[in-house]
Order: sequence, then structure tokens, then C-alpha cells
Amino acid sequence: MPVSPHSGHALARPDQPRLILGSASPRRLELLAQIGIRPSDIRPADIDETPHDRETPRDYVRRMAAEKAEAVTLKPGEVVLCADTTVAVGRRILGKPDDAAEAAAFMRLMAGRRHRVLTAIAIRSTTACRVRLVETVVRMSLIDPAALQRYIISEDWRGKAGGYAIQGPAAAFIPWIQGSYSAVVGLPLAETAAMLASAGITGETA
Ligand SMILES: Cc1cn([C@H]2C[C@H](O)[C@@H](COP(=O)(O)OP(=O)(O)OP(=O)(O)O)O2)c(=O)[nH]c1=O
Repeated sequence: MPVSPHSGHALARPDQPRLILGSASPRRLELLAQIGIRPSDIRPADIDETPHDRETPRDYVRRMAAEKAEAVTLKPGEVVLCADTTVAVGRRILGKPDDAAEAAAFMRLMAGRRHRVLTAIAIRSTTACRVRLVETVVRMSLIDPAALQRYIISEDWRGKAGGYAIQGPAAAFIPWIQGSYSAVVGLPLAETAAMLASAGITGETA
């Protein structure tokens, strides 16, 4: 395998399609690195993330991932990976909070009950697009008002679906999950590795 003289990392294999990460999320790049995959390029997709009227959370998150993938311009031999993560409380979609008040309202809604974290991944080449949805159930404990205030002041909720990050201080409020931890963080690694492998892309380690 060719090795970059500068980084010492393995370069993209010449026999594989070139992987483009269609995401601005540093978490998704780190998660891919965890399974030994380094994209050849990063091309974030900027789309309108407004849910349609009466759209279910599952339909919404699948549509978001597919639209992100469609929005990325591809050259022959390139494959793009996009994902979308959203929190669902019943049929209600909780996106990224606009401000501290909305983040606190989301946390109060989730505290003491279960919610679903839905992550869809979309893999598109110039000829085909495949989408897969991964659903994880997350239980949040009751949160006392002082702890909630400290969390909101931490700003950790910014840019996170539902207004929390399981990989950050909000982990103190999450005693139990059922499903995929990496999907909650933003990219379900087992499913991503399997889909990339079927597109001809394998990592250095998995
Ligand atoms: C629930 C949860 C979400 N998140 C993050 C993952 C996603 O980055 C974000 C949801 O927003 P997304 O719209 O899925 O992604 P993004 O806008 O950050 O990046 P891009 O569209 O360019 O790929 O919330 C966590 O980091 N931890 C969590 O526990």
C-alpha cells in the first residue's frame, strides 16, 4: 500500500473508488478514521433541513441523508458518503436547537423518558444511491434544574440534534441505550463499513 511521505498514513488505494465525505461534521471524519477509512476529499452538502408537513422522523432522516448525497457533485470513480442524525420524541422531530432556550426545552422534554436517535447514511456513486437507517433508543434520566443550567451554559448542545451529545458531558444524563453508540454520535460504524465494502471501499484496519 502506498504511504504518504509526509503523514506516514496510507493513501487511498488506487484500485478502489475515491471516497468523498459529504459532511462538515468533524465527528463523522473521526468516526470514519476509527475504522481506518480516510476520505480522499470532504465536500459538505448544504441543504434545507426543514421537515415536510406531517413527515415522520424516519422518512425525514432518510430524505435528509439522500438529499445531502444528491447535492454533492461527483466525478466518475467517486463515491460520496453522507449522513443525517435526528432525535425523535414520539412523532416529534428535534433538530439542532436554535438557541439556549430551545436546547433547555428539548432537554426537559427528553428527561426521565426514552427517545429515539435516528441516523441515516447515504452512499451514492454516479450511477446509484443507497440509504440505510439505524435506530437507537436512548434513555435520559431526570435532570435537576441546576444540572440542566450548567449543561446549557457549557454550550455543548450547539450543533447537536436534540441539543445534546452522548460523547460529551450529557453522558452523565444517559444511563442506558439500546442500539448503536456510533450512530448516536453521527455515523453507525458497522453499517457504514458494510455499505462501503459493498461499494468497493475498505479501510486500512477493518
Ligand atoms: C444526538 C447526538 C447528535 N450529535 C450530532 C451529530 C451530528 O453532527 C449532529 C446532527 O446534525 P446533522 O444534520 O446530522 O449533521 P451536521 O449538520 O453536524 O453535519 P453534516 O450535515 O455536514 O454531515 O448532531 C452528536 O454529536 N452526538 C449526539 O449524541
